[in-house]
Amino acid sequence: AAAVPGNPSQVSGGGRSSAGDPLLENRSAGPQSSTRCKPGDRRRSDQTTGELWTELTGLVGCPESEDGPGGGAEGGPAEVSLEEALVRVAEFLSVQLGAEESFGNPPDLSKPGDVPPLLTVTGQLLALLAWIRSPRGRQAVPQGTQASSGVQSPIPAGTPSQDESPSLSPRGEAQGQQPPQLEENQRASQRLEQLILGQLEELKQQLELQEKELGQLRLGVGATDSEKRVQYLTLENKALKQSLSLTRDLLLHCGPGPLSRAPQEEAEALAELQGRLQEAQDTTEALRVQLGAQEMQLQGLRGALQQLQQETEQNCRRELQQMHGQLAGLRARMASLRQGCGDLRGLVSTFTQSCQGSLSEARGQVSWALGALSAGGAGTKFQEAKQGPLAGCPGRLLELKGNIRVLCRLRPGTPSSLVSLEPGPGGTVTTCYRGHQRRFRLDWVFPPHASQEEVFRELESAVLSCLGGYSVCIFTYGQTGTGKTYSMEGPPEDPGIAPRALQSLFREMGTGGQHHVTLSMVEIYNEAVRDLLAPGPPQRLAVRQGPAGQGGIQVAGLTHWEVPNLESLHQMLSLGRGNRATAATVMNQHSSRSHALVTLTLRTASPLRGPATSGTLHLVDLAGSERAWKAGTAGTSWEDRDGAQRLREARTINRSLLALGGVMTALRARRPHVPFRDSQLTRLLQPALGPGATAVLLLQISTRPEDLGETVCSLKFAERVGQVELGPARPRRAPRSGTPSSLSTDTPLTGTPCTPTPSPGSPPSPGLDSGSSSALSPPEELPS
Ligand SMILES: Nc1ncnc2c1ncn2[C@@H]1O[C@H](COP(=O)(O)OP(=O)(O)OP(=O)(O)O)[C@@H](O)[C@H]1O
Repeated sequence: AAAVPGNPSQVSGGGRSSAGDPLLENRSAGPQSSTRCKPGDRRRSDQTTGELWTELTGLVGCPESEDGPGGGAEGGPAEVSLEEALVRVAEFLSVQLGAEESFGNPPDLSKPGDVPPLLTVTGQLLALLAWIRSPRGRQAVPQGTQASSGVQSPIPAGTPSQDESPSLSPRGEAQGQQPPQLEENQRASQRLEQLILGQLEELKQQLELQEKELGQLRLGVGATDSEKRVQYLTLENKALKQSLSLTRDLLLHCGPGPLSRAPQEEAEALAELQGRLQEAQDTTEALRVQLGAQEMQLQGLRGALQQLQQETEQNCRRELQQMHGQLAGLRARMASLRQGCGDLRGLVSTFTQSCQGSLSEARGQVSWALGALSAGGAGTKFQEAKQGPLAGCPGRLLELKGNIRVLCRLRPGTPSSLVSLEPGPGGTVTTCYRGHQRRFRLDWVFPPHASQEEVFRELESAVLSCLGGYSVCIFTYGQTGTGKTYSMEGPPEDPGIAPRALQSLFREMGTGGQHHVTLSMVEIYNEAVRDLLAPGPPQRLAVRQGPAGQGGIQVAGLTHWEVPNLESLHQMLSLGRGNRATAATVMNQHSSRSHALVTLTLRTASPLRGPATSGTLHLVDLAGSERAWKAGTAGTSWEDRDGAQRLREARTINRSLLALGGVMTALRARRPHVPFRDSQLTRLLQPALGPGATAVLLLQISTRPEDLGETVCSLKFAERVGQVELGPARPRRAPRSGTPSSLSTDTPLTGTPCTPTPSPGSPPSPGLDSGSSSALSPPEELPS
């Protein structure tokens, strides 16, 4: 139970109660117990701190007497030994410590920083007492304390010897008990020595621990923990230093003389330890500074890393955007290259076709010149020379004008400020629809007051080119009620394109040469192809692709009428027109509910004008595009059969016109696939819109404000058509034999062979089997 200075955990056992301390107990039982200030005053455990303090202060000036307790001068202070005084002080401190603990929270002795200084001092006192009772202590203390007068004035180091100073204990008792006392002192001395050695060992261990801690700090243990640890070690070092300082002071104070060698060594060791501690503290401080610097460096590195990450991220994003932009640019470039490639292909194709056409024409002219020469006679030559190029002229003119042309005719009516125009060739129509102004340029714009003759004059050259073997298609397109039929057919008193064209053709044919004219007329009603000139009621005909290698399409059972003269032709047209499906709608009292196609095949043979040619003229009167509600069909219930019929018609008409728009778009874009098969109309028009053909679109528009939407749509369609290129127009030679051409210039459409010419005024015989080749005579073979 010996207290260990500097180790509060060990001191605490003795500090809490002195009852268990053998040294204190020995004090009352041993010979020293007789040297009391108050003899026989045995210590009671229930003594208070106040009583102990009073008792302790009573020792002041109490001299040590050889007569034992109470043997001092009467009235004067009693004598007391240093040992006794120290015992009292230790007792007082112990009780004081206990009192403090009972008032407050007991200190956590596992934490060196929490060890109260009182406890440390108590431990130091107990250690001193143990040393005093040791043989060396007993040798030293009497010598050191003899000159002292009690505890009041401690004896400094190097005080006079034992003989010169009064002894703290009776000499007789000390001499009488010398042998056992000496032995006991030696043991105590050894214990004290071991004690101090243990303390030193412990200090060393603590120092090693600190060094380990410092090592860990050097290895970069967390900054916060390290700081705490440093603080803790600093406090512990301070406590240890205080403890050692106290011990050294006591030892130096109480144990001077020749036997003070051990304390000196201890002091040296202590100094050394202090030096080490100082060194460790310096190292710790240096490490702390280093740690701070490293932390700052780390912080800086973190900031730099973050900045680097942000920069990298931004760079990546920027590069990605650039890549996207480049990719988009490349895509656009690729698309434009593709388009350019398509344009080039088209140009090459156009050039090739143009060359072929020119070559063919040159051959014809050479052939004609040779024929003229062989016929002999200057007068004849002159006459034929005058007639020769007739058929070629309109064709050449047509080629110069372009193989697809768009003309626009405005229906007469109330003028509107929303539609304005610049009439004439290359004229424009400007619309203002829903706040957007748009200008459409067309090949020719006819004002509302333009006459039928004016319109036809612009088309006449194209019509006459058929006599030179060209394939020409004239079709009227526009909203319902805008005058398509009026322009194409016209009233008897003011005929339209078709009658004037036929008249012009027959007039031209009448000038000379051999001509063979056949006529066919079909309508497409609700996607059904019907022969308008068939004997008997119109029947639905099948449209199919022609044999491989011949191209084109075929309409099985279609009748082709031979037309001997203009009068017969008019009769036949009138007959076909009468068979056409019309109905009254809100927009038009005689609205055409079908598309009508009139095909005139003109085979010409003249030995003086070159090889025989086979031209075709298609006159197409399209049904009007219409909105269902405008056509008076919207909201029609199914009970109203007529209304339902109009609705169905309107749908199929619009669908087929949409298909025609798709074909035009594909032709304009020079797509490899043109959707001719999307409707019966486009199937039948395929030959008329094929390479080498000539097409003229007559667009009919209304100027009424309520029709403005339809007008803009129609103009957009016309604009698309105007951008289509069909390749250069070229004439076609007549086939040596076979059926007459119909709807197709490259491959004749093999329908029903031509019938005998019906007598003027009489419709085709109902009993005539149009599908039977025996009932119809094949056309005459023309000389090439
Ligand atoms: N330029 C014009 N001069 C005089 N009258 C015209 C003119 N254009 C059209 N009309 C008249 O307008 C009416 C409708 O014309 P038309 O039947 O030709 O139109 P449409 O476009 O063929 O109609 P739908 O598509 O319904 O058949 C007719 O009565 C016609 O006489």
